[in-house]
Amino acid sequence: MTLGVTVLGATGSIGCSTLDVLALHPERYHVVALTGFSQLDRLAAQCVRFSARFAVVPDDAGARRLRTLLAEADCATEVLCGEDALCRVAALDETDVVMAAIVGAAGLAPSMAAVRAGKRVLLANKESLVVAGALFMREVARCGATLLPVDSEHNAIFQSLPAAWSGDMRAAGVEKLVLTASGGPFRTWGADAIARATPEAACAHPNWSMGRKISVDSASLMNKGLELIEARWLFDVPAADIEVVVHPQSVIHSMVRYRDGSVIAELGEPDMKTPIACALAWPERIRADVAPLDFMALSGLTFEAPDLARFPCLRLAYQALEAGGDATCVLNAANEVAVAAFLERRIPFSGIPALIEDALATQDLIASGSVDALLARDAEVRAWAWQRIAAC
Ligand SMILES: NC(=O)C1=CN([C@@H]2O[C@H](COP(=O)(O)OP(=O)(O)OC[C@H]3O[C@@H](n4cnc5c(N)ncnc54)[C@H](OP(=O)(O)O)[C@@H]3O)[C@@H](O)[C@H]2O)C=CC1
Ligand SMILES: CC(=O)[C@@H](O)[C@H](O)COP(=O)(O)O
Ligand SMILES: [Mn+2]
Repeated sequence: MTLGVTVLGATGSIGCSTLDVLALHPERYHVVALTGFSQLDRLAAQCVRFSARFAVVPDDAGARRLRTLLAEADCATEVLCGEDALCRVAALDETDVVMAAIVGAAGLAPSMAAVRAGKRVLLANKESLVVAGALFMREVARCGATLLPVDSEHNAIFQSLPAAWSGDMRAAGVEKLVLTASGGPFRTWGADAIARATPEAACAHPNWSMGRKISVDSASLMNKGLELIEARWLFDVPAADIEVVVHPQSVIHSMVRYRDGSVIAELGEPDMKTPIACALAWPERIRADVAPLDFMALSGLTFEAPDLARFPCLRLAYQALEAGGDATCVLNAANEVAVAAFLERRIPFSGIPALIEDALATQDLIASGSVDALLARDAEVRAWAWQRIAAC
């Protein structure tokens, strides 16, 4: 019997890597559903290759186009559309495992649907926890879902913590979680050059090949800010007990400091197929077709403190986590709009932290009590942010 897998965001960087890993293990997994947004040719090819039972696209026009492509390939995949369909394929009876790899807050509702259906959820979509961390983790516990971190740092910490981690640092002898950051493509740049950086430069990550939004987040260090918030909720550890260390080689993917002075880390090549395979099969270990780490080829492992003056986004993430309420939802919405506007060349790179700082200073941070209320908050902040950009 093979396990049924739904891949949310199949056409993206994580989605494609997930399918590469699944293809190595046909005796363990079969694809139930694949979802895409704009890359419909790629989605059609994936449906054919993996004989997907369902495919989901955003709207009717996309569904018509995908059906035509599938008919040409004589492929029987059933095409659905809209957000309800994303939630439906995340919760299907025949789906055992859900890879949550949609980018941004758009991933929250389908990730939550998978959690509420008690699935094994492989979480790449860090924004789910940034927008709705407390509610999300409460639902994981209430619905008996199994949540496995895919984000490389959190997967490394997951592997470095005791197996029966409950969030009780004292009982486990854990002193600190240590998130490593590459520092991004602007690590050595001066503030003026960073302020004028182009989208091409921001998307040229030194170590990882990723989607454009997360690449810009890495360049601004907002990715580390989002990961700080993600770690706070995933591992139930206060922000004060989470350190960020810049490690430009991205060989150590993150670490845990223990009371007795031990530091346990996970190391490897910077290839997301490793954490994806780890989360898919845990506690078993399966092949990921990742090159073995060649210690002799490493020039060295170096470490620096993050520079919060040149990279204010990380400071803003600490500030939002400290503020509580809806502050991290506001931070995320403002960041998503700012990154999109930067990629469209409507604002400079320095406009990203400026917009987020403005959002945190002016928007309502009172806590919303439900996912729907948080998504309404998210929509309000986005509307405000686009108006703010248009007015400049
Ligand atoms: N890439 C990486 O190495 C890592 C990524 N992550 C996280 O994983 C998530 C995915 O990242 P990544 O794969 O790089 O991103 P990509 O941009 O490469 O892929 C995003 C996926 O989401 C789909 N999508 C985009 N917008 C929507 C929407 N509004 N509704 C539904 N689907 C949508 C895209 O469809 P289409 O392409 O068809 O338009 C695509 O399938 C992010 O949350 C990121 O932070 C975490 C760690 C590492
Ligand atoms: C691969 C992964 O998990 C990314 O989040 C990556 O870590 C980005 O690197 P930095 O944000 O450290 O530059
Ligand atoms: Mn990461």
